Amino acid sequence: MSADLLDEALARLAAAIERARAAGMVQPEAMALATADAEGRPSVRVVLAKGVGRDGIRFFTNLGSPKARHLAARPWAEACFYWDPLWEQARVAGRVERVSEAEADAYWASRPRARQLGAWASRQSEPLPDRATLEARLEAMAARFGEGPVPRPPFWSGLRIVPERIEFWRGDPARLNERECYRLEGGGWRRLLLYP
Ligand SMILES: Cc1cc2nc3c(=O)[nH]c(=O)nc-3n(C[C@H](O)[C@H](O)[C@H](O)COP(=O)(O)O)c2cc1C
Repeated sequence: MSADLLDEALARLAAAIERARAAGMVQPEAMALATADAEGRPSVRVVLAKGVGRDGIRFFTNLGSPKARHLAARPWAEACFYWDPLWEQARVAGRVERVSEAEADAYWASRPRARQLGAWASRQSEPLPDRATLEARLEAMAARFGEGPVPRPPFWSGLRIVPERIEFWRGDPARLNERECYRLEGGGWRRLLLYP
């Protein structure tokens, strides 16, 4: 089947995010991202989807974080969106790849300076002795970069989930919830309904 089905699924995903925003959600691009460690133990946390394209759903993070280390060792993830005002869910699963350096630089440049400094100051998910330590690190970074541009840290970049499966769920008052799945099979995309 045609790759047009992938475009269709991505367009549905992007449209759902915008419908959820229009319905009042503040961060409809928030998605729960599941990864597994080297022993196969799962962990899940919310990240923000920053761009939905044929080559993947992107998010940006600290490359030393547990999630990034999981993905370096086991490059598969599933992300799940739930839009409460819409009573809809979408899941995207696939292989995870790094975005290009140019793309990471471009997104970094779009971030407010305070967040850039915050990324430098954070040793994401490592134990923090107290808040003052973080504030001192932030001040040290502000002093280090002065008035000039803040370069992207070597430990910060973007990852993209290259979709192999995209599933949409829509709640139904009679519990006959609608589920539609787009999946890559033998090099082609298929669309099928699933029992709720
Ligand atoms: C709404 C929301 C958005 C978030 N967005 C991101 C994000 O885009 N990137 C990120 O690294 N962490 C983000 N976080 C923090 C993560 O949920 C998590 O605490 C952090 O990345 C550490 O995860 P890890 O220890 O599993 O690597 C977000 C949290 C929330 C609640």
